[in-house]
Amino acid sequence: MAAVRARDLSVYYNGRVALRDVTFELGNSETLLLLGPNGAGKTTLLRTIAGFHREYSGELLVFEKPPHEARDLVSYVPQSHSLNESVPLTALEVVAMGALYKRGILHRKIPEDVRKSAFRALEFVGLEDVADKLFRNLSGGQKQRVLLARALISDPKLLLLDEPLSALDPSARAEVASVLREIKVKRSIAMVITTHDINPLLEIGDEIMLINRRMIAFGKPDEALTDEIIKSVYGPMARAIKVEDKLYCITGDFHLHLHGGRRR
Ligand SMILES: Nc1ncnc2c1ncn2[C@@H]1O[C@H](COP(=O)(O)OP(=O)(O)OP(=O)(O)O)[C@@H](O)[C@H]1O
Repeated sequence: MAAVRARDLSVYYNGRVALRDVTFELGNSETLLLLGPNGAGKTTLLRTIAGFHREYSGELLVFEKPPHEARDLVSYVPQSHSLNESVPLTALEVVAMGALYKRGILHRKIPEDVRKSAFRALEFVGLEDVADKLFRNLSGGQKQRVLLARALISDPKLLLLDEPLSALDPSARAEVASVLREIKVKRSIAMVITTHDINPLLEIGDEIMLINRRMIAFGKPDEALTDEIIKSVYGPMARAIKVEDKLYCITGDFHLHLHGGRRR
């Protein structure tokens, strides 16, 4: 069963098309890296798959159901987290919220089973030591890992991540990318990840999609990141260069670096 299946999908805001011609299928343990310039429609596509935005035409199925009926199987981590940091929540409490929201209740005291699951989720992202620290006092990389733990606690089959590496310094990016690799290897769930910085994520990308208000390309990295395609999205100065067995994509504002010879 495919995690996501889209055919001739177009997405609208108030009747105006924001994204069109999206056709792809994502297997249930595959990772899709979603690329495109600012305003291309990446967040729009992610929120539509999550079932939050329902103004679309064409076919869109998540585990063979309309997205809003598959929400229990999906966790979505938005680009900038919406936690109110003036509320003094610990890292463990933030993770526990992921389970309590799904149960539709917010307890004053966290039930013991949820506390244990939250701790295990924090262990998974390597942050059990900060379980009792205040979320707002954590570093940017730690916060992002806590949010990944919160997304994982409900045992989703599809994880949707909007720019999980943005606004992080290079070492924090590497930490978060390493957790994403762990998720891929150990959880074998489907993931859709939007990113401006593809370098740290290339290893886990089974499929690449380039969009710019419409789908430009979808396929294995070697197929989707060609010189012609990169130029059509990022302009004539952008290039894909192959040096020995490695592909480099230069897009002006950032570089894509693809390790060759690692495909299945
Ligand atoms: N709530 C909304 N109402 C109307 N138009 C919107 C809304 N959200 C996004 N759009 C429009 O849809 C288009 C795609 O926006 P979207 O945020 O999905 O792009 P993006 O690729 O995620 O951009 P960025 O990389 O800057 O985050 C843009 O033209 C944007 O202005």
